[in-house]
Amino acid sequence: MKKMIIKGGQRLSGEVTIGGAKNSTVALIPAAILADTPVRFDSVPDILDVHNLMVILESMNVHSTFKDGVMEIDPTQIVESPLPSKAIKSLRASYYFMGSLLGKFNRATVTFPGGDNIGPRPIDQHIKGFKALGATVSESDDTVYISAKDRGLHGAHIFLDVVSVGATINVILAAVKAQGVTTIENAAREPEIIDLATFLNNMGAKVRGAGTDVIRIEGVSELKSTTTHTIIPDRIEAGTYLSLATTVGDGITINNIIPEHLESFTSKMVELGVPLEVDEDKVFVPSTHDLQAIEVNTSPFPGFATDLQQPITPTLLKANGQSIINDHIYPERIKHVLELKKMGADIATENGVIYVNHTDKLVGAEVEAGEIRAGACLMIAGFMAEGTTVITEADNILRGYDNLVKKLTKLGADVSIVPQD
Ligand SMILES: CC(=O)N[C@H]1[C@@H](OP(=O)(O)OP(=O)(O)OC[C@H]2O[C@@H](n3ccc(=O)[nH]c3=O)[C@H](O)[C@@H]2O)O[C@H](CO)[C@@H](O)[C@@H]1O
Ligand SMILES: C=C(OP(=O)(O)O)C(=O)O
Repeated sequence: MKKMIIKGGQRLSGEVTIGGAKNSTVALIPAAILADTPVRFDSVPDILDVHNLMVILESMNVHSTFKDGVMEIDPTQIVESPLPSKAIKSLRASYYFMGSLLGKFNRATVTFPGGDNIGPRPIDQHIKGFKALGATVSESDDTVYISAKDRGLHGAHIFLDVVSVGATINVILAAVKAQGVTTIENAAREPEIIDLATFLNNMGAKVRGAGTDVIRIEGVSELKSTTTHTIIPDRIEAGTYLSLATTVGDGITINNIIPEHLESFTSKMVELGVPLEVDEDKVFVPSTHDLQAIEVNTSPFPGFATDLQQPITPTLLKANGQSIINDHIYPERIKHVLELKKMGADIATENGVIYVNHTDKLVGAEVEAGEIRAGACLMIAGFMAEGTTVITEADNILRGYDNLVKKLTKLGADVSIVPQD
């Protein structure tokens, strides 16, 4: 494990460029094994999740290289083999190998995934989807066994009981080469799902309706890549830098964004009173003052993302009055609250609601990044605070923030990552 050391109190300025979306990348890499040719991605973020996915690929004799944002994956010599449980447990998205291995071999054996500790994260809807496609599913010893070896996978009509990014993607991965037509109703509409469909369709898949709540997949027998797939920008990383810029920025430009993906977030920033200057693919955040308290309710896309609930919290500490956050997707996602209190924040939770009061001053402290976005929130608080903040368990942050120290240092931050004793 590593820890992050921040010397707070400096004002930051300049430009930062957003990397490829973590939540696209972690679906695209497992999807690559469905291809009958090598595949190539660019704008791949340099994050721990990517390195762990490469370890999982290698265990199946799928060689990959990653340099300067370009990743090449050759799945043509893939063999079925047990997946390394340490790497599987290191991230949530390892569950996409359930769908992609099922689509490839009509069989998948995958240990339950890890990922952020943000409250219960069932996968019943994924399993419901696999079963509807004709697979049998059993669980024992922390492992899920999925098989359609006898009769293969066939198209099906699947209504998801909850809007789930993971279940939507897993069903697409399993159905893309199945016999016949699959329809997913009440599908998640996140931009990362469109990105995955674009990648698959460019290889010959027939996935229609991604980005709406009804997705139709007509199975095809082969998938051949002929182009490089450029991964969409990470809207969560962008939102995190927006909050950083609002709290400690003296003028920061955030490049490589898709404004439409950030609308639920930027509209809240405008409500707070941040005079954002949004351009075609960038946003400028001037030095801001006189913010007003707001209410934030998380919901599936295009609603306010749960992954930005914690990163926006430091901005709410600057606002006049009491802001309220309701995380309807993960009501137990409150790991940042106690840690922020250690830094002097006036913040509390009651019955799953987070109350954020105006706080004049934060002070540096030793705090723990219980999960990725709690860590991002504490990092911003560390820059706002007087003195030094030490964030332990910082690997959780590095799971999903591309070239973090380099980007922050370029903005003028005093930050380093060192081994944790
Ligand atoms: C790798 C990735 O893309 N991770 C994102 C993905 O996680 P993930 O795909 O795991 O999240 P889901 O969209 O599946 O979860 C949404 C809600 O549905 C519930 N649920 C989900 C599946 C299921 O079978 N049964 C069930 O009840 C969950 O507990 C949660 O309350 O979407 C989350 C919600 O936007 C984000 O916070 C994560 O960053
Ligand atoms: C919850 C998150 O990630 P994961 O689903 O990969 O744990 C996140 O990115 O905020």
